[in-house]
Amino acid sequence: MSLNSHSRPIVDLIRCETFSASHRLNSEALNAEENKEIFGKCNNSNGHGHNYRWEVHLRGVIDEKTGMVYNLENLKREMSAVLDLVDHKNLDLDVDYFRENKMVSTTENVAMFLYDSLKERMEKPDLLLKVKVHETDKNSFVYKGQRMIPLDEGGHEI
Ligand SMILES: Nc1nc2c(c(=O)[nH]1)N=C([C@H](O)[C@H](O)COP(=O)(O)OP(=O)(O)OP(=O)(O)O)CN2
Ligand SMILES: [Zn+2]
Repeated sequence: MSLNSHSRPIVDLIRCETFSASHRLNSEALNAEENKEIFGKCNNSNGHGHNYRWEVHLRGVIDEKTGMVYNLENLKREMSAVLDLVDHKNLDLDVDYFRENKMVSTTENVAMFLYDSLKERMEKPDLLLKVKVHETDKNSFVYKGQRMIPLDEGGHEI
């Protein structure tokens, strides 16, 4: 194996936390019938809850002095500040982002919210690679901060 003496090892750091939250899948862009048809039991007016599992993946070079990609004490504190926003909350009513923007509390949107909320609190935000949110044992969602600009049929930005 040939190693450039200036090359630095790149390592992924992954931390997991859990939180409990309730929600109801309902879109203001759909009528009651459409909501029922699309979201089924998840549209029931009494709502339901999940024990979400949240994975945070960082990627970076090992710091020569500390031997760390990122100080876990910092990551714990930053993730904890985000968890305070969602743990034991009703996502639709208690979380400003979902309530004010009328966002449907799908786990796709939860993953995006957790990613953005963590990134803006991180000491080195460029190291955030992706978040993964497990809604149930069967369903999980990954967000890497990627976005697509929607185009009309002529290829122009909408
Ligand atoms: N694309 C998405 N679809 C659905 C989401 C979502 O976030 N994104 N969420 C839900 C519900 O919130 C729901 O709670 C999922 O529950 P359920 O269907 O019971 O979960 P499982 O798939 O794990 O269980 P099954 O017993 O296999 O149905 C729905 N859709
Ligand atoms: Zn649900």
